[in-house]
Amino acid sequence: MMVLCALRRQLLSRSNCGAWARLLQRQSRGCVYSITHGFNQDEIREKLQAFPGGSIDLLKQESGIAVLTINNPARMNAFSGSMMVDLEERVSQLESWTDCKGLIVQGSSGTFCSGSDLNAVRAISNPQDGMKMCMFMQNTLTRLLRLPLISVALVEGRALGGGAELITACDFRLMASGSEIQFVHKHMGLVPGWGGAARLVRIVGSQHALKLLGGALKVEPELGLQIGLADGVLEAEEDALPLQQAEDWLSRYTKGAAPVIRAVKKVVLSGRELPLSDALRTEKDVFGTVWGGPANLQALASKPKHK
Ligand SMILES: CCC(=O)SCCNC(=O)CCNC(=O)[C@H](O)C(C)(C)COP(=O)(O)OP(=O)(O)OC[C@H]1O[C@@H](n2cnc3c(N)ncnc32)[C@H](O)[C@@H]1OP(=O)(O)O
Repeated sequence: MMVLCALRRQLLSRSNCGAWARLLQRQSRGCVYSITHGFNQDEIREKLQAFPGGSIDLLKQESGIAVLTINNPARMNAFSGSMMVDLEERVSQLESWTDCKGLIVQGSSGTFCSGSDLNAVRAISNPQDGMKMCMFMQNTLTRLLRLPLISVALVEGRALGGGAELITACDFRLMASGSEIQFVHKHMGLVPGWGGAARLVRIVGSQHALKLLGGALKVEPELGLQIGLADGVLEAEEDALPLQQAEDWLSRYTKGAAPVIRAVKKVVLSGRELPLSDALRTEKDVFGTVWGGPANLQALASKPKHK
């Protein structure tokens, strides 16, 4: 708190209101690291941009469902530096899209993501740059997970390393038949650094997480379902592509008015992340945004029977 006050004084004394506004905005967006942690987002963005290749594409559909595609097929959708920057920008766009209810995260060309681009990793293998990249990706993936919408990772082919970490930043995971998730970090002399370990423990529990990370185990759909890493398995169908199947699966959670769906995510998120008293207060505040709202009044007028 003292550090924050000192920083506030420093920024205001320099009449640097722009920087202060950006800091506040970043904190309110739910970033883990800010200037107070010695994290300079603009500096690392510039560094990452020096490793180009591929893209992260966002499709915003009228239905309120967005599709985010990891697109670097020549490298099995590995994350180049510029794709990390792209992802941060796409998350910002999703934060601004207030009618969005759902998000599907997929890889292009039938595979999910092979983790960090090893060429970029080799070039920034010094500890300082590694830490900066790690903080940048933790911030982005934390913001992705905290989006007030319901997200699902559609895993086709392979999700390796950072690709496996990315799927833990979605609310749900669907595995296509024949797909594999593998935290290969141990084989690379690493542990997850994009927040994947912390999130994995919350999804599957510490026993399963220890096995998956300690053994760098391959998770196929059956094991995924068994340990709760996968929420569903998509069987190959002649008349429905995996993306369509994922949209159909997600629709049971995203059907209804956007403010209500977004409120659902907010109360679950606060229940998961906040101490009970804070979560209860947040729940009260979120409740206040839907009570007496259009969807609530419409439901009351229709005299529903929940059979
Ligand atoms: C955050 C920590 C991390 O994410 S560390 C990175 C962890 N990921 C890895 O180590 C993945 C290494 N790659 C592999 O194991 C294989 O390439 C996998 C993904 C299984 C695919 O095998 P396979 O189907 O035989 O294809 P392939 O090896 O011929 O690959 C096709 C081209 O893609 C490339 N590629 C693949 N993964 C990456 C990567 N992570 N970074 C950079 N390039 C990658 C391959 O090098 C290959 O390229 P090229 O055709 O030889 O030019």
